[in-house]
Amino acid sequence: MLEVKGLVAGYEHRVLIRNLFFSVPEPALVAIVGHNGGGKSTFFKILTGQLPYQQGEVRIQGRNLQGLSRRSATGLLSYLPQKNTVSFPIPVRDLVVMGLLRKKHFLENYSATDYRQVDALLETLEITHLAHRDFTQLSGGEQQLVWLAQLMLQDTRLCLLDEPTQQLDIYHRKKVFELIAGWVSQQQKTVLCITHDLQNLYGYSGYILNLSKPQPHLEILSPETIEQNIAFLEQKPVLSY
Ligand SMILES: Nc1ncnc2c1ncn2[C@@H]1O[C@H](COP(=O)(O)OP(=O)(O)OP(=O)(O)O)[C@@H](O)[C@H]1O
Repeated sequence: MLEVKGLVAGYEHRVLIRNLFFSVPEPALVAIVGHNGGGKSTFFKILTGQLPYQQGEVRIQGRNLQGLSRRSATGLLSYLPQKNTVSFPIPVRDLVVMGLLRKKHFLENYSATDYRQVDALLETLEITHLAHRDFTQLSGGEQQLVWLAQLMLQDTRLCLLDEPTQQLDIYHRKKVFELIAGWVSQQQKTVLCITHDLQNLYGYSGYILNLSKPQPHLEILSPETIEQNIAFLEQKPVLSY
């Protein structure tokens, strides 16, 4: 469902992604790892149509990304960026329900059924107590859980998460990885998750894609591949200037 063939991409004269080839079987969890500045978020910018690529081909559910407008790409995947801000006060429930926006007609209001879905997700994420709080006054970790609820509501087959646990405490990191693994095994989602939390990957099925390796490819998640990638990432990065 996600196929990347010979992808070359970067900024101006700096190539960050060199000749990337992989194909993700569906459903799957793919942990995307690598050193800071290695091009992980850049890869997501390509998948979301925010950044053009120089060479290669990317296909999502058989559709070539190059020919898709950003708008039509929106229904194919959901995306949780590393930083996401809201500049106006809004109750958590009203922010989460916006995950249904693309399924709504112009000016169509959200229904009681929509809000029931929101409440169920808040419960899954154990943040029911935040439902009526102003989102802008929440802590960074609380905000991150709210964005995850909104993303789940979008209900797309492919989900891109850019460091979804970066501001979470140890309990919630574990919880979010369990939840993501559940989306894959129970809801047949394919989740690409950028993370530096390799320790949290033990026990899950899926793949690791290490964009800092000279020839990144999908490695099957296992205690051995996790350890090998941790050892790799403990080494000083080779900068590609
Ligand atoms: N718009 C831009 N123009 C030029 N260079 C950029 C731009 N955006 C990002 N970069 C550079 O591209 C490199 C890769 O950035 P990217 O955000 O993809 O890294 P990352 O692997 O996600 O890192 P981290 O783990 O720190 O989040 C960085 O060196 C960054 O400074």
